[in-house]
Amino acid sequence: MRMAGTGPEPVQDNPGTRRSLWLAYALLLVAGLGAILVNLAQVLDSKQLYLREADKANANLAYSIAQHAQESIKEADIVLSALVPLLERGETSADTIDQLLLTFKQRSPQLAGVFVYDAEGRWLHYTNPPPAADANNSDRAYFQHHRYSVSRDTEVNSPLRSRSTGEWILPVSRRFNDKEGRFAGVVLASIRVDHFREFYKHFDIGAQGSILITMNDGTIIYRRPEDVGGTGESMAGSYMFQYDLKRSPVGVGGSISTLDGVDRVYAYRALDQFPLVTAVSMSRQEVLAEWGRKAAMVGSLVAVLVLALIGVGGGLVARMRKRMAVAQSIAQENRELFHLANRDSLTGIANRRQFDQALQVEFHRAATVGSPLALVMIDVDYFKAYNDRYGHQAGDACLKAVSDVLRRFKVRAGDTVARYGGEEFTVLLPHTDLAGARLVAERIRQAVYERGLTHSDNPVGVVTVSVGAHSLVPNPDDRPEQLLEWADTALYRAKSGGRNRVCLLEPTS
Ligand SMILES: Nc1nc2c(ncn2[C@@H]2O[C@H](COP(=O)(O)OP(=O)(O)OP(=O)(O)O)[C@@H](O)[C@H]2O)c(=O)[nH]1
Repeated sequence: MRMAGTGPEPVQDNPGTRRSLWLAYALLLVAGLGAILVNLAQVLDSKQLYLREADKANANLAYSIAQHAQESIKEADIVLSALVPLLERGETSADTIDQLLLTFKQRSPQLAGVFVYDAEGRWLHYTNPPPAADANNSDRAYFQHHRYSVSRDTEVNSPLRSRSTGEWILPVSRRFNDKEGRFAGVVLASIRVDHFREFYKHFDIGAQGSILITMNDGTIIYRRPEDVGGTGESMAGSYMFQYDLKRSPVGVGGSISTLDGVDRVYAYRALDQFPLVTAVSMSRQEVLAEWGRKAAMVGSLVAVLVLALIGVGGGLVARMRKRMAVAQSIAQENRELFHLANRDSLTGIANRRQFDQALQVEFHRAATVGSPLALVMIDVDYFKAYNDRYGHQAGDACLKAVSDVLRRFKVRAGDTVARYGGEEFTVLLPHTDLAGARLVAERIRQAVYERGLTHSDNPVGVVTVSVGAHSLVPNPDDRPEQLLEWADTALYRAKSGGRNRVCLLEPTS
């Protein structure tokens, strides 16, 4: 049997509301994470942009200093090309050649000097006086090369200290022959290493950047800055010489310098016509300094936005939760009120008020669909005597026991069991005809009897009930009270018929 009316549904069990809350949390999480990820992607992208820009700037500068070096060597070579035929023909006077050498030197300020050595290395002609009367340059590498190589090509050798001025020079030289084609000596135009220093100082490469020109074996001609890697030192062990140049004569790269330990991005270029390499680099830290500042700024802005999002969103969700909690407690109060208003406080089953409502509803439903509605009325026998003998509290316990019997008496969903008043109970049975009502009534009477509650003033020795029942198919004009009256009359007959029995009123019409 159903206890009539179960009251409002609890809010917390509403899966839709719980889903909305989870959705709100998920949206907050996705929005926050999304903002962070998009920002991260942009920040990383802009880092690559800064590095690419640095590569471009380095490559352009490496190209331009390579051009400069090439032009400087070519200019020296023009001097050599002019001198070699004159020396080989042997028709020009020594004075004229001396004069020519001076003119060449004056016209090309990058030249430290111009020199002619004979087949033994002795100084024949020179723009700068020899360090000693018997000066001899046959020990120089360029001299050795020309003496043993028949090639008449221009030779650029590793930088060395000038014997005439003591400064660092880059030797550019050629061999000349005698009329029989034998080695007759060497012409040398030496380029001042300072020439490169003066040119390179104009470029802005940051505080830790570097500009470099080397021989292709890694011997440094000039490096800016000059704190490490001086002229003549080798950087053959650097990443650029070990790997980059072996792969390609032109390129960009990044590595930690073997000279000063600074992490740099660089561009390099091997010269087309001479065995030289130029390279320009910038410190990675300096290249990325501005990016770092911007990234930190954008990052903090995003952090503030995400925090605001979490703050506002979290606040909204918290308000949602609060509202749900309020709704929940209201629902709880409603349930309690419903309970108070509709439940009998002693037995916990439906009270008279709820029974009356159920009767109205079921009566009209039965009238509408034309189905039978039965009412069973139960009254405890000799209950006054029970109270008198065992006391009022025992009487209450007896009523609870009877209601327990009725409560456990499952008949059908939709039935209503109620305390009608005092020691009187009712059971309303929709869709139940007279035969069904009789069956239920008899079972109830039997169950109470079998419960076996001692009652000395009852002739059978235990608590019993008298039951009156009636069933009808209501007409739309009938009143619910009629069913009550008939059931009550039947109950009266059961009482007057000797109690502990069931009585039904047969339909009068
Ligand atoms: N303990 C207790 N007694 C109640 C309660 N409600 C009604 N009563 C008592 O139930 C008794 C009903 O007595 P009567 O109407 O004379 O009927 P009866 O003694 O049962 O006799 P019959 O019904 O004719 O068998 C009265 O003494 C009421 O005081 C209740 O909630 N608790």
